Amino acid sequence: MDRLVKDYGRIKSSSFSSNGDVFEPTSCNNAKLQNNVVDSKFQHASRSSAMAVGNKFHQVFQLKQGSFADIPASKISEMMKSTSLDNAPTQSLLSVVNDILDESIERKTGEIPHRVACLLRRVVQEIERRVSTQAEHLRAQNNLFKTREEKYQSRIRVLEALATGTSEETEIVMNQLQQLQSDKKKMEERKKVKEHEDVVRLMQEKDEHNQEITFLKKELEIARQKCDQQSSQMKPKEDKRGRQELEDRLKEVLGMLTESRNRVKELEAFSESKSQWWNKKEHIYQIFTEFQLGALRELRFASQSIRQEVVRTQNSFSEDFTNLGSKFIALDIAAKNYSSLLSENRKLHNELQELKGNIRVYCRIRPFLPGQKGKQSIVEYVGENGELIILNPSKQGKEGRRSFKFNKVYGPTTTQAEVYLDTQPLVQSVVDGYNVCIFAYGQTGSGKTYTMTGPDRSSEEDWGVNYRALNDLFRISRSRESSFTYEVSVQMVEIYNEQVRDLLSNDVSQKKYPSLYYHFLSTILVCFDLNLQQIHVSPLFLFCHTLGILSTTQGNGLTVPDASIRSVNSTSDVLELMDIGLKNRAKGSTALNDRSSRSHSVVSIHVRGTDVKSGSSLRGSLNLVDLAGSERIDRSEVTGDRLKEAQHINKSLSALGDVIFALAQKSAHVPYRNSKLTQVLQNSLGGQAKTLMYVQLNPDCSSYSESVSTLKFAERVSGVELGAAKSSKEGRDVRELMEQVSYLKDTIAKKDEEMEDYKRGTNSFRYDSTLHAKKIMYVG
Ligand SMILES: Nc1ncnc2c1ncn2[C@@H]1O[C@H](COP(=O)(O)OP(=O)(O)OP(=O)(O)O)[C@@H](O)[C@H]1O
Repeated sequence: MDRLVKDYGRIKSSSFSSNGDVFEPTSCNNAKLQNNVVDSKFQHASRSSAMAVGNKFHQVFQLKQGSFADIPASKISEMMKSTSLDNAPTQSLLSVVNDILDESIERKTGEIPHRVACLLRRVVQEIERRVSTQAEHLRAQNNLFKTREEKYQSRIRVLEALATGTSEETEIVMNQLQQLQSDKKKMEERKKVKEHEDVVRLMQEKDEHNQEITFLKKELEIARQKCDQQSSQMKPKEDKRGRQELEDRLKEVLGMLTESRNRVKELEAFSESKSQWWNKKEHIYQIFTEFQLGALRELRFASQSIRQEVVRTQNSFSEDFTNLGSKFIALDIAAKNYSSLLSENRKLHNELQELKGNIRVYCRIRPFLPGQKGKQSIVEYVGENGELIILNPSKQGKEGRRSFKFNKVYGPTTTQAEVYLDTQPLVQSVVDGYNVCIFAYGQTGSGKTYTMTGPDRSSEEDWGVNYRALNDLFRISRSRESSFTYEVSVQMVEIYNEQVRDLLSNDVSQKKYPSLYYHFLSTILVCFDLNLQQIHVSPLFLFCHTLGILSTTQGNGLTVPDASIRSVNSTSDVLELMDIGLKNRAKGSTALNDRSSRSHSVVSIHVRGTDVKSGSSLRGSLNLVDLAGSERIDRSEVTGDRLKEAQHINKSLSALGDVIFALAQKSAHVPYRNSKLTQVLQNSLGGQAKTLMYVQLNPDCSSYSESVSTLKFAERVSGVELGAAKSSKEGRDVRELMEQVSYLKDTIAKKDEEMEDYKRGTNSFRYDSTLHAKKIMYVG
């Protein structure tokens, strides 16, 4: 018996490891799984603490000199305390189980005291707990692996996103990829080390388990032999009971062993599956890395092709630059020739205008106004070549027809733009250094202001000649700014009752107009400097004073030098000033038109161009004249001041006709001094100056005689009539004489009637001032 116990003790001690442990303490295993660094430290600490606790545990069992049955109950309960058991090495716990079983076998009766049995159960429970904790740790490890996998997945996503980015992003991807690769390498190394450690540990554990199993088998064998021996020695009754108990215990221990083996197998299977999983991961990473490398290769290729493209573009750019250089040289030569070409062009343009005639008359027929629907028109025919036939509503057939010929006749539907088109070349002459004068002549309400300015608050489409001409001046001067700088000044003056007035004058002490209608007489002098300054124009409603007129133009080209001068640099500035001028223009109502203008409005635009290279300068001026209404005084039914106004208007219009007529006939003497109007305009009438007159016609039958009078005036000043129509002059004179005869006949008949009335005493003689005025008109 003693020998058996000794043998058993020897075998048992030889199966223990150097530190006496089979299983590491639970906390130590846990730490190992979680972190290698912490693991090693903790392992060391826990090992030393386990050793200490194990020694203490064994010290408790020093009492086992006798047996477990002899240990007092207090000692047993101390041993069963959870702190003692928790810290005890697994191998010590197994040896406790063995010792108790040994004692039980040695005791022959097979009985185990109750407290020892309790201790045995506690120890076995502890072993079970440790095995299950191991399983827990393995699960935790699995979770840890999953977390790492997710982390790598997110990195893969980031890398994928970056892979679709630009080259900079590719660089970032490259860096990340390198980082990933190094991470992966580190991880693989760590994994390998870990796997290796795990495998080694598992192998060790397996070996240990196997040794333990072998040992337990041997123990069992010995126990069985002992049992057999004892049973042969024991009485059959006792023997049977003891054997039964022992077999039960044996089964219990065998069950535990089987369970332990199963767990080992499970652990091995889990380790195997983990290893496969890691292999799969590695494979996926390899594929991903290959894909990334492929993308990198493509990027490198693309970058090379872009580099080649850049080199190609650079070459083509340098070629283009060379070509541009040669073109610039050609352009430079062209620019040098430009000014000579420009002056040549100017000369040709002027020659062309001269060929067309320096005095032109365009006739424009106003349409019927909205309230005049259904009225009969006096216009019978408008020819393309400037022919116009009008009908006398009181005469039938050929007698009632009168034909006229002008440079151009515009029908009632002609637009403002179409009218301006024929005027445009003259505006260009102004920029070329010529003087141009454009008139609008006609009876009140025939559309003079409409043609020259446009309707009130007109849109760009309705703009009259004034606005369009100014617009063109700015446009042309801007197009020439590389070779010429232009300064342009614009005047707007009003001639009323043979007095010239400047509305921008600040002299408020001047005498007022005799009529309330003429409080706001205007003269606007507008100057604009294309290069220098912008003028702010404030609307001034001023009573203006009479300005002096120089008989010869000053050096600056102004005939009214006292007028204020302002500068503008855009069409809008000029428009603003002209608006003010139009508002302030003297107006008086008559029976015919309550907007009737009773003064001549003159907008003078002075252009001074300086050659950028030579410094030589040229001057041109454009006078845009909206004449006062030319209606016959008897129709206006005016007397007193209004009659005086009408006489002044007629006188000045007559003087204008005389001047233009004299110019057209190239007379030696041109009677500029006969009116203020012709004095103001003398600079732009005659010599190289070009004159254009818009003859405005009211198509209404009731205005027939005024229309005929207007057309006759226009025909008189028309260069066309003086040239080609000269042969028909005789016939025309005869016609006029016939008209005068019939007019005188009418007058005589009227006189006869008056005389008869006088004789009868039913009527008194009245001096007919209107008739007298009429006579004056016709004689003029
Ligand atoms: N071509 C045209 N198309 C449409 N309406 C026109 C045309 N010509 C003139 N009118 C209209 O006829 C009316 C009289 O025109 P406007 O005031 O221009 O005549 P005027 O000859 O300047 O008169 P006044 O001598 O009294 O100043 C205005 O209402 C104007 O809008």
